[in-house]
Amino acid sequence: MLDKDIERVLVSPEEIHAAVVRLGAQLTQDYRGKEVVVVGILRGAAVFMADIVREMDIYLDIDFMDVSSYGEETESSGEVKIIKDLDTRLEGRHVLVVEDIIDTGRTLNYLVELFKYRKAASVKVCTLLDKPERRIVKNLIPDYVGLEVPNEFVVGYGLDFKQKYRNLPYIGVLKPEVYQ
Ligand SMILES: O=P(O)(O)OC[C@H]1O[C@H](OP(=O)(O)OP(=O)(O)O)[C@H](O)[C@@H]1O
Ligand SMILES: Nc1nc2[nH]cnc2c(=O)[nH]1
Repeated sequence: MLDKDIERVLVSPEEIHAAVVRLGAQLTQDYRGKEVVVVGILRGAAVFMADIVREMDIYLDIDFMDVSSYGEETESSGEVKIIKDLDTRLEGRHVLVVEDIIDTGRTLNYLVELFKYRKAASVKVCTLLDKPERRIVKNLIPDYVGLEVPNEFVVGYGLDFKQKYRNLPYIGVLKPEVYQ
């Protein structure tokens, strides 16, 4: 039923799965023996977060933060507002931030600085999708990237348009008439 609104599938469920497995193996190797807190950024990262932590074969804590950017519907402004903060103390712990997508880089730039200020032992970023063409914060380079996507607005696997389509099992581009 949701499929009827999709013009093109950009990343299939199989390609997503392969990326998650590859990243999970790398993270397992890099974080073994470290005290790690995996921080998912709501709401978009919820689906990826659920999959990636199950590919990490190590002890870890999970927490979530909900932030929103002031600005237009499809672009963040740079001003980040905390809707729900973490319940976990970060001091001396290795923080892995999990995102669905990095676009301008403003959301993550804010969060990385915040977690450093909270004295995390290290702060690294794992994103399923990266849209490097759109980057405004040029020094925001994710440590772990599933896939690069072109400069198109994508939905599915956690990513929304007006809060819909997060439950699609693939990443796709909407038909133009859906935006009307
Ligand atoms: O790199 P940026 O330009 O800052 O954009 C990336 C942010 O935008 C999306 O979140 P959104 O604000 O749409 O909220 P959501 O996760 O609840 O969908 C995405 O999940 C990132 O958090
Ligand atoms: N749903 C969605 N949210 C975004 N936030 C930044 N870029 C995107 C995108 O392509 N799709």
